[in-house]
Order: sequence, then structure tokens, then C-alpha cells
Amino acid sequence: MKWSEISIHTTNEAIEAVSNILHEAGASGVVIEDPMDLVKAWDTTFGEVYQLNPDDYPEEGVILKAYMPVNSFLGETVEQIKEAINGLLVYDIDLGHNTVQISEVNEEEWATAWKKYYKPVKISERITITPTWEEYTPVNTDEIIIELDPGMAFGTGTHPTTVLCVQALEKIIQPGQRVIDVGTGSGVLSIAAASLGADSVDALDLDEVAVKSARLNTKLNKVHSKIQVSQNNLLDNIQEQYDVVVANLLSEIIIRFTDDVAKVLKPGGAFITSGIITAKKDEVKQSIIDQGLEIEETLQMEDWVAFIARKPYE
Ligand SMILES: C[S@@+](CC[C@H](N)C(=O)[O-])C[C@H]1O[C@@H](n2cnc3c(N)ncnc32)[C@H](O)[C@@H]1O
Repeated sequence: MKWSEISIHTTNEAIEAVSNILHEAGASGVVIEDPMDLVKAWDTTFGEVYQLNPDDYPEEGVILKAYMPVNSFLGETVEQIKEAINGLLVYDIDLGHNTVQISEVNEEEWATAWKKYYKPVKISERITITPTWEEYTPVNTDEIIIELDPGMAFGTGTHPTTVLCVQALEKIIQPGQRVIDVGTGSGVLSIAAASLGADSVDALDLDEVAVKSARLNTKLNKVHSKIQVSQNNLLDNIQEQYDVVVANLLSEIIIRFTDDVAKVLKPGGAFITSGIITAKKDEVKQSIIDQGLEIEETLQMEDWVAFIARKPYE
């Protein structure tokens, strides 16, 4: 499996916003390279007026590196990333050099680079996410451990949008419920729902790499008998009714399919959604309200928002 390393030369000021864009685009981890690597020492030993060569100018800024699987969406994703970064100019964020470079790395290089940063993390009252290669002993008796092999799909389980969805699931899931997880990635939200007592979960993703990764993770966590993983575009051709719809997707995509969410929810059912950057909060909220759902709670972590909305009884 090939990974593509996307290197973005930007400024300190833009680190957070560009990292958010990379995470929103599904990057598995963002690494910030030491800006000091870019600084070259000036040799003025003889007090001469230096003949400046543009190539020797002290470089400023930072390099952000993100990793994405090489698949048919990559070109489009990189274009979207570039567009979103350029969009930051509207907020007067200095982007510095603003260059984007792409190179291929192999799976082993990626895995060793990334595994260093990935440790067990308690992400909600009851749920701790641990990578498959770490030994972890539960601290509390009612603690739920989710073991994840993030593999090639989005989702180490620790991104703020995932954390917000897990926290919302913990509030909402009742034993026996039927759940659908749109954009399942590594399967983390489906595993959380099943572990919290849901009876059956349909886990959907457009990306076949995610489908494989989710299947593997549901087995690892021994909840595969409750979770059906399939390749599907959003809620296309879904005819069943659900107690809970959970979707951690880009704001633009959420807005596009809230009408289908309202259709598949049972009266009294809940819609949990994140992937919403604060700037897009109102737009997403309005699209949910326009479909007759009621916003029950808004959760926030760093620059990210999640909504819990409810379909009223007739
Ligand atoms: C931000 S990740 C969320 C992964 C996981 N649910 C989590 O919370 O960590 C979004 C996922 O949605 C999937 N996705 C994007 N567009 C989709 C679509 N139109 N239909 C289904 N899945 C989609 C992506 O492949 C990706 O796995």
C-alpha cells in the first residue's frame, strides 16, 4: 500500500487552520516539522556587504506533513486542500510560501512515523481507544476499550470530531437501538455504538479501504455480529428506519444529505453529526432545522462542533 506525503510550507500563524483543513480532508495525522531545520546560518565574518542570493535567504515558516492513502480521490482531495488553504486569505491569515508538495512513501515508513504518536487515549467517560500494538489495562470496571488498527482509513479515534461523536453516542445510545454510521472510516463510531448497547449497526463508507479497515476493527473488538459494514454513498438506497444516525463528515457533505437523514430516522430518533468546523456551524445547523429536526445539544472541542438533533414525534 502506498501513502502520499503532502508537505505544505506555511506560517506559524496558519498551523492550526491548515491542520484543520488536512484533518477535514481525512489526513491520518499531521506532523509539524521543526522550523529551525529551515534556518540557515549567515556568515558575515568579514563584515562585507553580503551579495544576497534569493536561494540563501533565511527561510521562515513551518512545514506541515500529512499522510493520505494513494487512491483515485487523491488528486481531487489535494486540489480541495489547496483551495481550502487559499480560502484562508479571506480571514487575513498569512500563508507565507504556501507551497504544496506531494511525494509517495511506503506503508512501513508511514507506519513507523505515525505509530510513535499514537497511544491509548480516554476519549469519553467510559471509552478508551487503544492502538492494537499497545498493551492497556482498564482502570475502571465499566470502562469500554476500543482497539483500533487505523490502517489506511481515517480514524485513529482521537480526532476532536470523532471524540465529540463518541461523547454524543455515550449520551444517546440505549440498549436495543438500531444505528447507522455514515462515513465509518476505521469503524470507530460503529464499534462505540455497539459496545454501548446498540443492537445492530449499519456502517457505510464510500471508500473501499475504509470498508476493509472497519471490518477488521469490528472483528478485533468482537462486535462484528452486530455491525454490517458496506460500501455506500451517504444514505443512497437506504430504505430502513433507524433510532440513531451518526455521521462525521465534511460540513458541505452533511448539508447535502440532511433530507435523507430526516427520512431514515424514526420519530424520536437522534441525528449525531460532526466534522463541522466552527465557521460552518450556522450553515449546518440551518440545514438540519430546515429538515424539521430539533437541535438538542451542541458540543464543541477546539475548532470543531458536533450537533445532537432529534426528529420530533408526529
Ligand atoms: C472524517 S472521516 C470519519 C471517520 C470515522 N467515522 C470517525 O469518526 O473517526 C469521514 C469518512 O467519511 C467517508 N466518506 C466521505 N464521503 C462519503 C460519502 N459520500 N459516502 C460515504 N462515506 C463517505 C470517508 O471515506 C471517511 O472514511
